[in-house]
Amino acid sequence: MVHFSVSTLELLGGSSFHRLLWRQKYSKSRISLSRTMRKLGSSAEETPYKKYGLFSTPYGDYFRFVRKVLMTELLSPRQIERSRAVREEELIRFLHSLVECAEKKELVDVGAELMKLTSNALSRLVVSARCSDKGDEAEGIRELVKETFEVGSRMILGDVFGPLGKLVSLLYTKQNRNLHLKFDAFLERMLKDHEDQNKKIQHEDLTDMLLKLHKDDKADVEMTRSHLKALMVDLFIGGFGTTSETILWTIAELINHPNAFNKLRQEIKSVVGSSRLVEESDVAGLPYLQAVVKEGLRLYPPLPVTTRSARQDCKIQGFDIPKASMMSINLYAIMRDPESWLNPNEFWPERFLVSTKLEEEAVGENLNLLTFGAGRRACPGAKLALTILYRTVAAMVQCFDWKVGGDGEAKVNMESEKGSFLHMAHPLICLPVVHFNPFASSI
Ligand code: HEM
Repeated sequence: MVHFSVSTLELLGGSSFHRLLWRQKYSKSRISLSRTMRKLGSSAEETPYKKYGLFSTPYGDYFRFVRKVLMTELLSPRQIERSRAVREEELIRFLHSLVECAEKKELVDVGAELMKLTSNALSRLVVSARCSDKGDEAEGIRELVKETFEVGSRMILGDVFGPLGKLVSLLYTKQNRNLHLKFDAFLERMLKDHEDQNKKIQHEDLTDMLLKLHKDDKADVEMTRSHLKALMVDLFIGGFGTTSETILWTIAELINHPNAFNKLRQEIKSVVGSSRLVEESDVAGLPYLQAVVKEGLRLYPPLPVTTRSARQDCKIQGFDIPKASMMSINLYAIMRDPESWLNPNEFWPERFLVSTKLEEEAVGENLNLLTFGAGRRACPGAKLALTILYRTVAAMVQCFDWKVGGDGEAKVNMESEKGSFLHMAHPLICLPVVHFNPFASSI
């Protein structure tokens, strides 16, 4: 453990720290932790939404209400099922464009294509508009999310490094405010489109659902327009880059491990056959696919660090933690801790095919796999993200071989960028070679 400042602690690794997060969910732990991103929270005061966003809202009535709305409505299994057709269309577009590149022998920036896929799928879910091509209604949102990540990254560093961080944060306050104003203009346009009865939105999307809450006099908490916008921002920020980045790292590891790649392809072939594209409903019968995706999530958590603050004085792992101390929890280190994982830095999906005692204890949830966080502040988008992750990885392996470097035999450089988010340092540029063309008769 490293003590950075009076109010900020960093828990490096902490092999048993994950138990604390889980205990909050499964028992009435006397230790009460809340998540606050103090710098983001304080700069959020200057934004149009103050602190209504879930990321910066402290534990309390509003948090519980919004969390319930997300888990039981907006991101519920029923809603995920209802949006299956949107994901299907976007995956087909993605595969079409890859098949075209393969036929023209054009190199592909895999990360950029994945970002288009996941951001379009999510943007359509939230506002029924695509965002990646010129002329798309939600064009511009991806740039806003990217900028927010860049600014947020510096703000979070600000939290960890105490006074020096305060200086860093100050430098970016103006940029942060401008960013939120740009976001506001976009969200206002989307809300107006949804309220305009003449603009026909085909299916009920998450913005329609939020607007219903806004108009509901009997809702437990009054949802103002600012509350709605804050939640829309959370959905965009939470979902855009995280999902695509995880697929990218997983595919890169598969390219570097041809045995695992071929084993997965073989599993898909034995379950799906050779005449149709893998579907979301196939995933339950593909245990190796599930293990591969979990291994990608373990090694490359896109948000490697999360934060909590102590709601009262407490003791953690023998250390006295004063009330209001900010703690950063290093999910990355926990998931590579040699005390919990055999050969922790190795890509070895088979580890997830062996059930461990810890898994049994957690009733099917792997205690050590913390990519989506844990406890009452765990990621509410995990189920949606996993649905996209499984299907996309499966389709990329079923349909293409991925050639890297001039001779097509090079290994992917797995170096990561320095910063608060786990990005690949070098773009993954590949030549896709068609193995199975799902559009063979329609192209
Ligand atoms: C691979 C994809 C994703 C990863 C790895 C991921 C990871 C995380 C992590 C680590 C947290 C913090 C958890 C904690 O502190 O315990 C979080 C929170 C959150 N995520 Fe995700 N996420 C992903 C996808 C999504 C998606 C698709 C959405 C929504 C569409 C989403 C929305 C959120 C929100 C709103 C929170 C804040 C929850 C709270 O404070 O209570 N995430 N996510």
